[in-house]
Amino acid sequence: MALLPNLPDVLIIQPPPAFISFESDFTQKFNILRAWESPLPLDQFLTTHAQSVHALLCRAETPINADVLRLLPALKIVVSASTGADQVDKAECRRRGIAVTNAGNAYAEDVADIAVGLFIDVFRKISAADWYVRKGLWSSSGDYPLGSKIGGKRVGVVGLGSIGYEVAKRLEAFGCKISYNSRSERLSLSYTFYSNVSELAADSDALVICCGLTDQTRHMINKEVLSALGKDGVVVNIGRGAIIDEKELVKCLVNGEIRGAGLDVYENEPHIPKELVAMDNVVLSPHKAVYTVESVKKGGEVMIANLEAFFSNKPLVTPVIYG
Ligand SMILES: O=CC(=O)O
Repeated sequence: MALLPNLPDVLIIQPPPAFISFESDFTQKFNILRAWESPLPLDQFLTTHAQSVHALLCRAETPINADVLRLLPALKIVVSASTGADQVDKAECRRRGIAVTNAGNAYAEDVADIAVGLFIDVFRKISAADWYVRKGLWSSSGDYPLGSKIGGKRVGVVGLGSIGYEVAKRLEAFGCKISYNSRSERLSLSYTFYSNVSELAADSDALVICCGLTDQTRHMINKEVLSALGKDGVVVNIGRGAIIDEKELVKCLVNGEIRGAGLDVYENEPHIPKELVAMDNVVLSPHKAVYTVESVKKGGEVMIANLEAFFSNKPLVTPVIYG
């Protein structure tokens, strides 16, 4: 494809999901270098464009690790399409003075809606009831087992950032009692703060994982936390799969040591442990909680705003690292 001379280059390594209308929105403003369309192997493609690429746009599934960064010596900004920018080697970006931006709050309300949906689904057995009806068990097996009331549930929100706060507001309206664990206490809010996630779990009927994946949060929801949550407890995860020790989660579910789980994210996506797929007290979603027609549009606007700010030397809109 002929390069447009007057538009700044923006590199994309993996194709954006088909539902992102990135063609006209992005291509009017930037010259998109599409690594995935090139016949060259990735490292050769990157080497070819090494001197012209100052900006890279990436999605959550594209690791921007030290090997990729090394091939891009002129890189000055990584624009992540996702809220969590854990796919980017931030330490290396800091060292090189490369700015990193994320999607800011673009998806917060929509992902919170799904967290609440998963929460209600597990306690009230909506998906399980759907299976039951579709399998024709209603007429043959009699009454369906009772679910458990939403109002009055003690909810431990893990990570009270913009997503966690939207989850808390929604579940408060259902009559739930909200507590949370976060990097720091939010003194302006009346929710009870727990600095220790096991103590939060011990005082909760459900944990809703809303934090980002960092060295500190990797496998933070481990055997000890799940045991503290107990056999009536539910885990909802819309953060990142690796925040939970998935092997331990599977064991706890198989052994009936927790009640159930609602999961949008997994440790080794798109692979899901077969035990999870077989259990009707587990509700599964394919890492799509953030996406709605509206949030995708908003996310695109945030990415474009960050790129425009970068190319016109203005302050970035949603910086994670200033560069
Ligand atoms: O998982 C999606 C995101 O972080 O936006």
